[in-house]
Amino acid sequence: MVAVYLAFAVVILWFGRRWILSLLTPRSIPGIPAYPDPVPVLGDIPRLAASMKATNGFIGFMDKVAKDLGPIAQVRISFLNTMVVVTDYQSIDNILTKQTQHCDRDSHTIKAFRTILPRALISLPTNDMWKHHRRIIGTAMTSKYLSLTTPRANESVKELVNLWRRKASVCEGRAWAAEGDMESAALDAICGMAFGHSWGIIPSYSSQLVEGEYPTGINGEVVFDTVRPELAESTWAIFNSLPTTSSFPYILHKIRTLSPTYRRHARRLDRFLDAKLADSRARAESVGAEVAVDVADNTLDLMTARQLRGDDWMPDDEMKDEVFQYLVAGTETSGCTLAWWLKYMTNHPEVQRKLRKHMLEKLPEMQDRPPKFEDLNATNTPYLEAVVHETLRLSRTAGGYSREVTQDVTVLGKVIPKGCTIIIPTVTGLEDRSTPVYGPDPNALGSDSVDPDDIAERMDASLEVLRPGSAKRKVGFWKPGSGFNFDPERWLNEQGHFDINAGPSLPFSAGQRGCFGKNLAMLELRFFISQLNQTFFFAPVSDALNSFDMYQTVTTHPRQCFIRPVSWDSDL
Ligand code: HEM
Repeated sequence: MVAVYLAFAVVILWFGRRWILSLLTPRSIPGIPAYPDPVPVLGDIPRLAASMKATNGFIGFMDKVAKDLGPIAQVRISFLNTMVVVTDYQSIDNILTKQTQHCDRDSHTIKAFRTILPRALISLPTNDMWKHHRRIIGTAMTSKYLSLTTPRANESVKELVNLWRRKASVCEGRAWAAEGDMESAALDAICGMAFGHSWGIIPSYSSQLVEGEYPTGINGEVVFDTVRPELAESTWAIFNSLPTTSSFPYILHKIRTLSPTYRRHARRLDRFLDAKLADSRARAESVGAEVAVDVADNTLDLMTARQLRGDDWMPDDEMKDEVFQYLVAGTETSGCTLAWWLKYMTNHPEVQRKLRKHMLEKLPEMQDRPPKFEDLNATNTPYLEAVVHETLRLSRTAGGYSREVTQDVTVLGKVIPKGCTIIIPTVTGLEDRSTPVYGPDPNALGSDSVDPDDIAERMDASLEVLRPGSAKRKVGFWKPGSGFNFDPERWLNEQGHFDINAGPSLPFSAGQRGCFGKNLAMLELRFFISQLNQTFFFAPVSDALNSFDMYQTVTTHPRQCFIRPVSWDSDL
């Protein structure tokens, strides 16, 4: 019997040898500098793992590859498609906005998100179903609908302000960790926009606060032990089960779903969404489809009203996925960006003062009422816009994104064949690889792996392709060496007007598969930042609580986000 199995295995190996070899040694693209060189087959994997660890994970590693090898580089790792790292701004813009027939959402991202959102935009290739969904929910990102949902964002800001006032009085000048509050406030706001009311996470934290002593952490910070309400807890449990870093997302997720805890959380959310859908449908039926479409002030109401009108039908399961996608795609991203903003403010008192003065001058009404949708934009409040864009640029909430090459495509004069994955690290917004004065870093990736002279030569060769006859670049360059500084002024021209094309930054990606929720995210950021800034001065925190180290989940988080908010007239 053993002999039969052995013979069978030999036959499989013989006929499958090409396939096995292709898994071990992904294809090499001629003319594009490569790391690691030679291709890592199994024996090189520990070396590769060490490089990734040293560079703070996958995106940090891709940043390093770009830094060493220039605006186009390839990474070949056994069992993965050949990855082409592109960090030339003009080419990125071209890939995302013009080469959409050649480059689509990559299959790894689709497989990972499909585990928790089987039929939502983020986990669909650009097919008819994606277009249908996009047409239906796209309306929710228009100014009309965003303006109707603005009161929900304002409610969440107000609740956060109340919570922080109470925490500040408990802390008496000591700091506390704020990212959890920020993400919860973002989730409250996004729930309001997705299905009409917040989950009240922040009010629940407020109600749990009691007068008296709270424990102190090792660096003198106050530690609050508030717990999340059940629905929020279930949402986080599902977020955290997202297998983004696994090579076998489906299997890993299937194993997770076997746990009774996971199933309890999934059932709770499903029951909630069913109930919301039924409420929404009853509301639409009671006023009639036409009126319902017109008065919808959240995405679920909008979808059910359009379904009732009969022009845009979507099955219930797909509607539930789309609404839950708001929570998955919109919470950690917005919360984490706002957490970075808190850090920048804590370290830049001059920016806080300038922003407050700017808002008082441009919108004195804010003293008496919360801002309206049309109050906050690049024309009315340019310095606020600059602070928001600078936060998005520097925080790199999305460390990068990718595209799968579906038809051969030419980038910087090199043909990238079908089947490869293009990786776009957002480091381009910090250190533009196509800046003519940019030079190679001889210490990068370790002297044993890449010869600095070789790097210089390869970079020059890559840039050579860029220069002659290349289309005029539509965005400017950041001043060399300034990319890592927090400096909102870089977005303003001499007249003080906001200039979106001042320099490279693509926090939301671009093109048809760029961030669907960009307008909603911008609304949230403008409303949270302007109102928190008007209410609080974020006083400096001790060095022990002020590290700028980061870690990555789906987004890039600060390891420490501690705040000491005080009122503007405080003498702290
Ligand atoms: C600061 C906040 C946010 C950032 C930095 C951000 C960033 C991104 C990025 C980089 C992508 C990938 C684009 C690509 O692959 O080219 C994306 C996709 C997406 N985002 Fe956001 N996002 C944010 C907030 C939101 C919010 C509030 C929503 C709520 C609806 C949202 C919904 C989505 C969806 C649905 C997709 C997938 C679109 C598609 O595949 O067609 N995002 N986002």
